[in-house]
Amino acid sequence: MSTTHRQLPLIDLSQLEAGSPGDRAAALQTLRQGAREVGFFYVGHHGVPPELDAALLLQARALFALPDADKQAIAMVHSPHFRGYNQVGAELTRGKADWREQIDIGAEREAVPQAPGVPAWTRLQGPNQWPAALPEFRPLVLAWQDAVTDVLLRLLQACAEALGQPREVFAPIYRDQPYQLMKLIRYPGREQLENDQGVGAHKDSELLTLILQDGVGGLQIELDDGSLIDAIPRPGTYIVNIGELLELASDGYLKAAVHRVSSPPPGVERLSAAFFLGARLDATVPALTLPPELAREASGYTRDPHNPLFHQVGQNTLKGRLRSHPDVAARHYADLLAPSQA
Ligand SMILES: O=C(O)CCC(=O)C(=O)O
Ligand SMILES: [Fe+2]
Repeated sequence: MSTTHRQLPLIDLSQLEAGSPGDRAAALQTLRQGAREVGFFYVGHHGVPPELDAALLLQARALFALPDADKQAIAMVHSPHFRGYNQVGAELTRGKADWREQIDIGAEREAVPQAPGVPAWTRLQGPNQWPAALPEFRPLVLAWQDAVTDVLLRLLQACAEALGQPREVFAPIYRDQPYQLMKLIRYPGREQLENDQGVGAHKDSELLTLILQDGVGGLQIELDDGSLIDAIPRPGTYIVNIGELLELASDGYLKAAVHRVSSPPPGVERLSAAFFLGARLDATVPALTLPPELAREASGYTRDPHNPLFHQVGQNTLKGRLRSHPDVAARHYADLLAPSQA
């Protein structure tokens, strides 16, 4: 039976992990239902100190306040690994410009040497671009990335349990080298009559996404009936949502929901940090065998000819990055885009 949702469900991570058996079972049921019917939920009592979140948003504010030349020095177009700064309007969602500026930061790893026959998605791995003027930015961002990776890996184990699987069922596809990507984002205010696309309607491609937002709001989630729920800010919580790889693994039992952000009004800005946890780029997403009572309710994952899903993680990830950043694609992936490729 589906429930009518007017707000996102709240998962208490401490109950989920260390509550009494009854409380644990209740939290797991909320997770199963929230991840299935809405695809988004709040996560409270996650254990990350509020000071770390606040410090991250302060660094984000400092970054966006830098002179334009400093931001352009680390523009994403310089990076074959899709890391760095994008000014307002540079990123596309479903072909339309998003009204946000942002920096993309991934796991800090060495680039993979390229040679004929090495898959193109190996170019996603590599170093980040860091703002020279902000010495505290890098250590703080990497500390926050570690802290929220831990939260998401714990939630992933709980998702496995909610799917009737061993808690470690996903470990082989993320172990040692999960794909990690975060974006620090600033949505400037604007008149919304004509176009309020902060970021356009989309699904996230990875396993799980975690969002830290300030108090402004604007994130909206589409339900199956087409109505929208506002993810109103709830201090002390993160928002977590299911990505396409989990929808794929569960044959559509868990739902990667469509979501968007509307621009704040003129004179207001919104800051957020979105962290995407994926699987190893060289992994293949397993098709899980669900217990019969869950399998009956798995509707199959969404097959969209404009957004084909690949079980091979690197291929799936590169597809999304090329579509969102045509300037990076043209400069660093022209070999893939050339018609003579066929
Ligand atoms: O800023 C937000 O709240 C969400 C951003 C988002 O959905 C994304 O970058 O994929
Ligand atoms: Fe998203």
